[in-house]
Amino acid sequence: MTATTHRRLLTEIPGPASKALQQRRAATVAAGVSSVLPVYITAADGGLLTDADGNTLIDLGSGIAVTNVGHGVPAVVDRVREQASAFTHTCFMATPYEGYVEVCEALAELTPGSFDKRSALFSTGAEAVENTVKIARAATGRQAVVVFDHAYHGRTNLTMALTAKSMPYKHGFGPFAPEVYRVPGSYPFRDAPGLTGEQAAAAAIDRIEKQLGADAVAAVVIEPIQGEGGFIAPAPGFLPALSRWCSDNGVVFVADEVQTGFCRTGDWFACEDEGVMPDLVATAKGIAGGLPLAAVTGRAELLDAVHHGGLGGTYGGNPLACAAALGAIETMRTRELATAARGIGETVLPRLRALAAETGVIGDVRGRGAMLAAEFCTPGTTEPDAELTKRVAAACHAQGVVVLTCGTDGNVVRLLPPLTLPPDLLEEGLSVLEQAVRTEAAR
Ligand SMILES: Cc1ncc(COP(=O)(O)O)c(CNCCCC(=O)O)c1O
Repeated sequence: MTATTHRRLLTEIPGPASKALQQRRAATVAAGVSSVLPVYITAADGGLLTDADGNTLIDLGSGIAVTNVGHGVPAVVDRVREQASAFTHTCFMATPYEGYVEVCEALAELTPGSFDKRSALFSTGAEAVENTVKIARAATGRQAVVVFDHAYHGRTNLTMALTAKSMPYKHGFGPFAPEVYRVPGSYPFRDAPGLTGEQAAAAAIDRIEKQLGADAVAAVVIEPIQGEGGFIAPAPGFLPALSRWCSDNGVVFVADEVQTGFCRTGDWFACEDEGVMPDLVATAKGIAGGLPLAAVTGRAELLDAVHHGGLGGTYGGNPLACAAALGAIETMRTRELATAARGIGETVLPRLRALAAETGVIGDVRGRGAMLAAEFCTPGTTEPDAELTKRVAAACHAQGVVVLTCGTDGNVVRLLPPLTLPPDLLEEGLSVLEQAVRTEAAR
């Protein structure tokens, strides 16, 4: 079913059919599973979601940075349909198939670095990040893993240990995996004024060297732009300095590009912005147009240091997901979606900056490409305003615009539109957001 080409509100959001489904959910879905909008989707097309009451919503979340190519893309859907009619699963560890190999070939070509590469495929971002740590430990013989303030890497035991924020991700789920150490990163809006990326990196490196010693460290794991922690782009120079230190000290530099990857930030991968070539890169989300696929790609000598049979999983590189990925990657190439992402940023960032100047309640506007954010603060301060953030997001939802929030302090509205979102829908969604900020800031 194809949605219309504009936002259509037939009922309040959520409408009666969604409310009825919400009641059914309460009797059968674990309360620990949350949803931003209690709206049940029946169709999606391009950047529009159709709910059970026939409302169409503008999707500025892409299912948390997954449907970068948009919804219902023929190159994805047709390949999945064809693959499904051939076979849905054989388990690559039992009897392999070409699609897995093709995805690995594409990853070798597309990820930063011209060195000899290998990949291993999984199903979720957390699995990929977990496996970067396994690979780094196997390759170096070391155990310690260094992560950063505001980091998010997943919800498994090890990735919870890597993740910074306790509630809701870690609270009550310990103990967590050992040998994980956290250091400050680079948060320009909150760091000391004028602190350069190199200085922030030097401070982190000093902490690592003093508290651990470089020769104890297997890997440094970092998001090139921190996602759930608040869409925090580090100061220029931070990532290159960190990467240089890693290569000088035999430490594996792991880029967690689960949220930043696949054209989201205006490059195929966010590390490209400063020419950083990670030893290992974890990818997921945007890779396969909505099908569950994740990967570790990196230096062949690192991945091949793992003993035979040391990497795997039943569904890793599922054939439907691989077919979807090949369709999504084809779409990113033919529609030049990295360029499209930059265009979205060029449209949105000035509007958010003007809104910040007009209302005074947005302390920082930041991001790259189509990974954009507004951090809400008490005017004139860096004091987080999570309540206002919630109200702004709720006001957008009530108007049929899906926006997501994030941030260690819950005070960041993030924009993750599909990179194929038509300009008129972007404009409509942005106008709703602007009006929501004006109205809620005035309350
Ligand atoms: C950088 C980065 N690394 C790893 C992950 C984990 O990816 P999975 O596919 O959710 O396991 C993410 C997932 N981010 C969305 C989390 C949603 C939620 O669970 O509340 C990420 O952003």
